[in-house]
Formats: sequence, C-alpha cells, structure tokens
Amino acid sequence: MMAGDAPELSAQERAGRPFPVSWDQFHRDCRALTWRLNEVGPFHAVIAITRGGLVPAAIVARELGVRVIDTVCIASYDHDKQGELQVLKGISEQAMKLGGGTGKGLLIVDDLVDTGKTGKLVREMLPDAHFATVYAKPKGRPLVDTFITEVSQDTWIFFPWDTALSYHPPLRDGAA
Ligand SMILES: O=P(O)(O)OC[C@H]1O[C@H](OP(=O)(O)OP(=O)(O)O)[C@H](O)[C@@H]1O
Ligand SMILES: Nc1nc2[nH]cnc2c(=O)[nH]1
Ligand SMILES: [Mg+2]
Repeated sequence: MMAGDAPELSAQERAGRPFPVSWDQFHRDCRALTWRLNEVGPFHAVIAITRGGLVPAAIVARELGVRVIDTVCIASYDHDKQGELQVLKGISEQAMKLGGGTGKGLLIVDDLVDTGKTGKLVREMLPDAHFATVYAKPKGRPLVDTFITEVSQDTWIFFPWDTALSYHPPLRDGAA
C-alpha cells in the first residue's frame, strides 16, 4: 500500500451488514432446504464443497437418507479476503462414476454462494449435478438450483462454527 492510499477493505468489511446465524437457525434452514430437495431427488451421493459445505451436507444427507458423501476441497477466502481459487482435492473417481461422468443424480452442497466463483468452478466439474446452498447472494444466485434464504450482496453471513457468544453493547451506545 502506498502512503496516503486508503486501506484495502476485506470482503467482510465491504459487505458491511452482519447476518449472524445460530446453530438452531442453521439446522432449521438445512431442514427446510431438504424439504425442497426431497422433491428433486433421489440422489446417488452428496458432494460437499469444503469446508463450509460439510455441515449442511451432513444434515441434508441424514435427512435424505444418502450415505455416500464426497468432498471437493476448494480454498478461496482467507477468513474474509478472496484470493485465487485453489482446488486442493477434486471429486473422487467413485463419485464421478456414480454421476455418469457429468454429475447426473449427484447433489452438490455448500453453505452459501456469494460472487459465485466457487460454485461456478464446481458446476464446471459436474455440469449435470444439482447444486444446493442454504444462503445465496444475488451475484451467485443464478448458479444455484435450490437455496433457502437470499441475503443482499452487502450482507456478511457469520456462521455458528466461526463465532462465539460475546458481550454486545446496547443500541443507544451505537451498536449495530
Ligand atoms: O461465491 P463465492 O464468492 O466463491 O464464495 C462462496 C464460498 O466462500 C466460502 O468458502 P471459503 O472459501 O471461505 O472457504 P471455507 O468454506 O473453507 O470457509 C463459502 O463457504 C463458499 O464456499
Ligand atoms: N462466513 C462467510 N464466508 C463468506 N465467503 C463469502 N461470502 C461469505 C459470507 O457472507 N460469510
Ligand atoms: Mg466454502
């Protein structure tokens, strides 16, 4: 950064509007997602986009009675800064076979789509799979087949596995 330049804002700071999600709420939203997916399936396997997709994938797979779960491991955000996408582990040969090579009958699960970059990459790997997320922001929404809650692009979702209970100052003292 050059002297005098404004500090670079993280994706979370740019988003501005916080949307904290509790474990209870997340579980309810995953169950609601499963109700919708139950109309679309059956699915041969669930593909979780790690790491955020692991928690909804476990809940959805449990509700749908699917026991084959695979992962595609992608790193993009370092906490809240988005960098280049890196595929750390691809989809297994066995899961690929179950999807006939194109992902037909497979269910991809992630916690959210934001810019859609992560979802787009996985869709390219499995063009015929069904892609479900719990939350969706407008830029990524066209990529998703099924989701539960849309939040505005300037929202930052705080998941229960990334947060802890802490003191919150009263509204009159300027709390959001
Ligand atoms: O639509 P995009 O702009 O690509 O962002 C969405 C992705 O970002 C988050 O993952 P992250 O890269 O933070 O990794 P994590 O799941 O391991 O936390 C989230 O879980 C999605 O996978
Ligand atoms: N936790 C979290 N991770 C993200 N990655 C991209 N967008 C988000 C978001 O809103 N919340
Ligand atoms: Mg993720």
